[in-house]
Amino acid sequence: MRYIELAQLYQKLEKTTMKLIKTRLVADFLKKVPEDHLEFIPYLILGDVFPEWDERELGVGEKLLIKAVSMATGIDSKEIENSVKDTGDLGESIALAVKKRKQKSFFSQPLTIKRVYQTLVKVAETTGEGSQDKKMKYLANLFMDAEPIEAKYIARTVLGTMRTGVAEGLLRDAISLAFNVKVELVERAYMLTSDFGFVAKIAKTEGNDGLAKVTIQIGKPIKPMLAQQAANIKEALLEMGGEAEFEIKYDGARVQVHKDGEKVTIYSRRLENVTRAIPEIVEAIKEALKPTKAIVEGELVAIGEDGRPLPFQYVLRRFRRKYNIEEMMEKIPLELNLFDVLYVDGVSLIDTKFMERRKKLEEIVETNGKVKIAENLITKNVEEAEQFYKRALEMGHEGLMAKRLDAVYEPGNRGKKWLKIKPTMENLDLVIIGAEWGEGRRAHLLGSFILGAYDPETGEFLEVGKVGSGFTDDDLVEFTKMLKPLIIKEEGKRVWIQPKVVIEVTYQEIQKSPKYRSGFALRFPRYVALREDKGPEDADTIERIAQLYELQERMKGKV
Ligand SMILES: Nc1ncnc2c1ncn2[C@@H]1O[C@H](COP(=O)(O)OP(=O)(O)OP(=O)(O)O)[C@@H](O)[C@H]1O
Repeated sequence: MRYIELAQLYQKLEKTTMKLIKTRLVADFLKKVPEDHLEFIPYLILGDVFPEWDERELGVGEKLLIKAVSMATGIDSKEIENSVKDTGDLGESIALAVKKRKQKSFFSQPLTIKRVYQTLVKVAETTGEGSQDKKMKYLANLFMDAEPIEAKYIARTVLGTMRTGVAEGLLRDAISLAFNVKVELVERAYMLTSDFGFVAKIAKTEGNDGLAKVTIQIGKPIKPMLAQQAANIKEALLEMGGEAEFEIKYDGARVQVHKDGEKVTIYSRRLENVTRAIPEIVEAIKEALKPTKAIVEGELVAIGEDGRPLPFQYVLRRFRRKYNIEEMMEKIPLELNLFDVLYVDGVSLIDTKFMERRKKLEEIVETNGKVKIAENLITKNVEEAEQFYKRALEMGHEGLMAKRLDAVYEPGNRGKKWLKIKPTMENLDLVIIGAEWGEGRRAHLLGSFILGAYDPETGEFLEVGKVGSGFTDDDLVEFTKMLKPLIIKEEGKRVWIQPKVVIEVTYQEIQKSPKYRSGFALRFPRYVALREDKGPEDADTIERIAQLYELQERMKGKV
């Protein structure tokens, strides 16, 4: 299948904001795609090459991409760079360069989707010495045969800047529409495998029956079950039906561990493969997990010199580290507190009740210095649970989790079977959708940021306020560097930014607001941390803000 057909799809998607039309366009395209393309096409449609949990990365920045285009077209890199000022977008500039191409290969072949995909895979798999040069040549080869419109979208795929507004929800609906299968089954299969390629293929070849049979697989991360916040212990117990398991809520980073014989893979909260960054935990897991094959979940916590937990950002520093990992292991020791088990030796435990999963967890784990099991208390008694809560806070933890004893595991769902109890209102994780340039000595820096909450229905990010406080000068330098390449449009001091970066903010209160389309506004938001562990679609949703508003009103009633 020709790549130009995919490029035309991207173009049509860009031209409409209507979710239904986009869904129909993607569905019609999926129908035409040959079966052997289905494993990777969904990722290309999303503007990626690999699923988020795949370790491979293209490792190509703007400079290298421009060099590749220059090599393919004979146009000077500087000229391409400079033309961005006129076009406002590197993808457009590259299309222009290809249009003006001075050399066209005599043997030029039209691009196929497969060739583009396979070349991008080669680019990602080329590492080590001399790899930059090889990557450039692979890409130049594509640009030599590309039509301008193809070049534009190859460039955007390489840079990860596709702006077609196709998110997970839309892709799910499109798969359902294309292959006439139930949307709930597509959703379920995706939540269990996090692999749209696999799901699309099953949908086409085996229909509803095939989708219904999909189960978890070692090596494919499962979307994590999430929690809502309860106002207090009493409310949590009531919601759980009078009895619950309370567990310490550790303040670290959630991980999902897949053990397959000697191979251990660890995924972060957003299902990125972080195995390499934490080798001591991999070893400790091998010792601690008795079954040959298992999938377990837990919270990875950094421990300070005094033995108390450090804030979760320390764990994220460990995840980011690529070199001198040994040194980091000493500086930031980690401890894994396991709290769930989803799979043991060929058997999925997703549909097993929580109390039985917990028993199983205790059976299969032999704790050691680095791998522990979350401390728990099963009770019907409010005072007893409150004592536990107090102790958890004194020990420096975030609070407690309450879990319904008879609840099955609900991948990707933020329901009421798990509730968190903590002393403060939940911070919000929101996406930066715009910004304003600073003033005076900070005129060259972005100074305040417009925050958006996610609307999974439309894939949009709706404004809920603007944050300018809580940033150090260094933070602003970093954010300006990070956000500048994501600027879509500027108007005076105001800039519009591609929704990619998630930050955590505190606030004094959530207010109802007719001013914003979201219906809510944050009073005095303040920056807390960059949430590198979350992608835009993991950000808090409008619905969640509405729930927190209700919770806030209930908490007010209690004081
Ligand atoms: N014992 C525990 N059981 C379950 N989750 C725990 C536990 N201890 C710590 N956690 C963490 O608490 C989170 C549950 O809260 P929530 O569902 O809101 O997740 P989140 O969106 O990652 O939010 P948060 O900002 O609280 O980490 C889990 O994702 C996990 O990282």
